[in-house]
Amino acid sequence: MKYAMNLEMKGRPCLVLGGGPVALRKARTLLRAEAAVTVAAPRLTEELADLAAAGRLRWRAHCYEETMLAGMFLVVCATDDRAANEAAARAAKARGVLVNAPAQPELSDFTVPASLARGRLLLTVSTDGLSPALSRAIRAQLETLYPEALGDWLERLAAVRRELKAETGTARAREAFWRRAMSAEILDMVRQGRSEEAEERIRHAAHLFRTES
Ligand SMILES: C[C@@]1(CC(=O)O)C2=NC(=C\c3[nH]c(c(CCC(=O)O)c3CC(=O)O)Cc3[nH]c(c(CC(=O)O)c3CCC(=O)O)/C=C3\N/C(=C\2)[C@@H](CCC(=O)O)[C@]3(C)CC(=O)O)/[C@H]1CCC(=O)O
Ligand SMILES: NC(=O)c1ccc[n+]([C@@H]2O[C@H](COP(=O)([O-])OP(=O)(O)OC[C@H]3O[C@@H](n4cnc5c(N)ncnc54)[C@H](O)[C@@H]3O)[C@@H](O)[C@H]2O)c1
Repeated sequence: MKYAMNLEMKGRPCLVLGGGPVALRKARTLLRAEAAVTVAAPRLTEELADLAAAGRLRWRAHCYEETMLAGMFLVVCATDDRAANEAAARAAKARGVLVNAPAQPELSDFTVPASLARGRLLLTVSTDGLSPALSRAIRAQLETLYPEALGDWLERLAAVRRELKAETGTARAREAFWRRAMSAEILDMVRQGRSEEAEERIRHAAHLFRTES
């Protein structure tokens, strides 16, 4: 069993080796987390070339060299050259650089889950490497269960939470309030696109909580 973490990646230098579809997938999620991405490969898929042209990532049009690891926080070894992936993973470990090797999990320090972002809500699925296809299928189901509106709902909740935290009660009382307030009914309302109504309900309950405590 792996240990799930949500790492702060903003501005962190990351090296992606390879320019194919797998490198693209890993580069995309790193960019979503605002990492500083360099892709090293003699050739890029069209989507990666577009990201380089738009200045979203840096492209080094060379095969892997050890000097590329200098200053990197992590490296993704996603070339189709197993020996190059292995050499990069070994050199990275010696330097304390984290390794993800999508096609050679035995070289990896971590795996990348399937993921779905709704604003700052991040849903992730992992099968401990046993079936990436299952991770993908569950992620696709989550897409239908949790619509875009969840991102906006999270921001609304965060505002109420900040207010309550600043004004009212003890941590224990707030915990009890939120466990009661976050009902399946409220979540269903949000999923039906009724976020404003759901917020009114939560705010009404918060008002009662304030006057009681
Ligand atoms: C989730 C996702 C995230 C992403 O890549 O961003 C991801 N793989 C995805 C898709 C996918 N990958 C593969 C298929 C073909 C069907 C199949 O094999 O199942 C499909 C499905 C498809 O594309 O349709 C082939 C495959 N994958 C790995 C190997 C090597 C091996 O197993 O030895 C092989 C070759 C096996 C062979 O030789 O046959 C290994 C890994 N792939 C992982 C992640 C990590 C474990 C995740 C977990 O614990 O579940 C891990 C360990 C390493 C890593 O990549 O970090 C992304 C879905 C994104 C999405 O759509 O949401
Ligand atoms: N984890 C997964 O989800 C998954 C899924 C399918 C395939 N794979 C495996 O992952 C690997 C990459 O998959 P892909 O479809 O992106 O491959 P691909 O063949 O489309 O791309 C390989 C890329 O690596 C580059 N490259 C080759 N040697 C290099 C080197 N020494 N330094 C830097 N770049 C180099 C090539 O220019 C090319 O851009 C393959 O071995 C594939 O079998 C993994």
